[in-house]
Amino acid sequence: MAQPERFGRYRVLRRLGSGSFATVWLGHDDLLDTPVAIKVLAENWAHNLDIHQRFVEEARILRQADSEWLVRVHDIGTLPDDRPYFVMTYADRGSVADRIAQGPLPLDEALRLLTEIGQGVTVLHRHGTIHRDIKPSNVLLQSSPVGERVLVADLGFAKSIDGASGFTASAGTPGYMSPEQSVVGGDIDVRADVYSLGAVAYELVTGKRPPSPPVRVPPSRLRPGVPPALDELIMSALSPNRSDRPPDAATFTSRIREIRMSPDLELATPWWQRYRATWTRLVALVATAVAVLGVAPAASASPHLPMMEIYDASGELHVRVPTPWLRQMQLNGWSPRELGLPGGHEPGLLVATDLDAWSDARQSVSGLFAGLFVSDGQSPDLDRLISSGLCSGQPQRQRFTNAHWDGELWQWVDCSPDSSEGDVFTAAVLQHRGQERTLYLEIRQTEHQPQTVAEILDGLRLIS
Ligand SMILES: Nc1ncnc2c1ncn2[C@@H]1O[C@H](COP(=O)(O)OP(=O)(O)OP(=O)(O)O)[C@@H](O)[C@H]1O
Repeated sequence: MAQPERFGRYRVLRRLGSGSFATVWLGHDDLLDTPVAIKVLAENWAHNLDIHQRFVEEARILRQADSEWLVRVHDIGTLPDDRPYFVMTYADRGSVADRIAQGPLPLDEALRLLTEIGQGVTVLHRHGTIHRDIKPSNVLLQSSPVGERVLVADLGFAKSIDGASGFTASAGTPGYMSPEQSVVGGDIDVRADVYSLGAVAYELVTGKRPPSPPVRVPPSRLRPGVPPALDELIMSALSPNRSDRPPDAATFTSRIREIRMSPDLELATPWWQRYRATWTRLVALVATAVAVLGVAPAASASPHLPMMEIYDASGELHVRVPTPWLRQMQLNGWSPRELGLPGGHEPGLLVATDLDAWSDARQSVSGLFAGLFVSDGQSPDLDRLISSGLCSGQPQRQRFTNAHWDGELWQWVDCSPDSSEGDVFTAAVLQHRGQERTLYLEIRQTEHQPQTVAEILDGLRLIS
């Protein structure tokens, strides 16, 4: 199909892709000055009344459900040749299928995505709708001020719960489709979507689509370290007998949430292991000289970076961070046990210009990690926590005190990978003055900006 200039008042920029029944275009709403995605019924289906109705029904469901976890529909229209189109949120970060194709996902990331997908499907179930085609390519990703958000999309096969039994043509995608969906005329209920959630979970965790039912190989056999509770949940969702599955998306999602918050999770959390790898490679360093950061050499005349306050998933830990570092984030907490400290899952966040680069000591990157732990009033020794071979030379050490925190900073002003120079690595252990909480902080900068470190320290808050 040649690229049209406009659909109604929306200017067409480029084609995003085509599915079985429609083509989706990236457009621009010049009046509201915002990008939009426009889904247009394919010409070859234009005269099929059933498909035509289903297309409009998809737009109606999305409009009525009107949820932050679903693609939102803003407008609907008809082209001069009578084909319908609808205008929806533009998901600028591709789909979960694209994400899986890039390689195995850290477990923490997989569980975050699953929680959000589950929330989207829960909204549909509460709206009285069964999606019937949940799969990674139908889950889109959109940038948001705190990272990204999942948008469940493509309700082309969706059915109202009331009308889902009887003579319904089979619909769905092999691998993700419940056994009952492959029976033409078989009755289905919300547990068909629970099966698909199980299949998506299986793929997110193992990188492999589950085989046809009955699935016999649990995810932990393909990915060691999957917590038993997650294994059990996924296998129960994939039960051929739907009465053995969680009863609906809400139950499935709350179980995923519990697993995500479980203190055992860090044992199987590759993002953290990957992140941790940066400084577990570091060798013990004994610092003798105490220097004052304020007189560190190479103070740069670089322009002041704009800052933005963000907070972790629990809402407790608030940090002001340079906005250019907010390109990628992990806000779901961390495990102090990785540092040999007490505690289970604790508030923590990681932001960086590139998270993969953050976990690779050879790459230059700007970013920040902040993680809380319970300190019983004792501030642990920074020497014990940080062992560094990443940076050559001695760190400058400084006591840090303000109205909220008290502790120690270490800073290496020449901590550059081979390929670059000017990188600065700062670490801190800060005891909260009001609560028995300690913060472990790492800051990596590609150029030395003492002002930025000072502003970050100044903006650290605990909100209980
Ligand atoms: N709101 C959106 N924002 C950005 N891209 C979108 C949006 N909706 C759909 N797309 C993309 O447009 C393409 C076509 O989507 P569509 O929903 O028509 O079909 P599909 O899901 O690829 O296939 P099928 O409907 O046959 O399962 C896909 O690549 C999809 O990722």
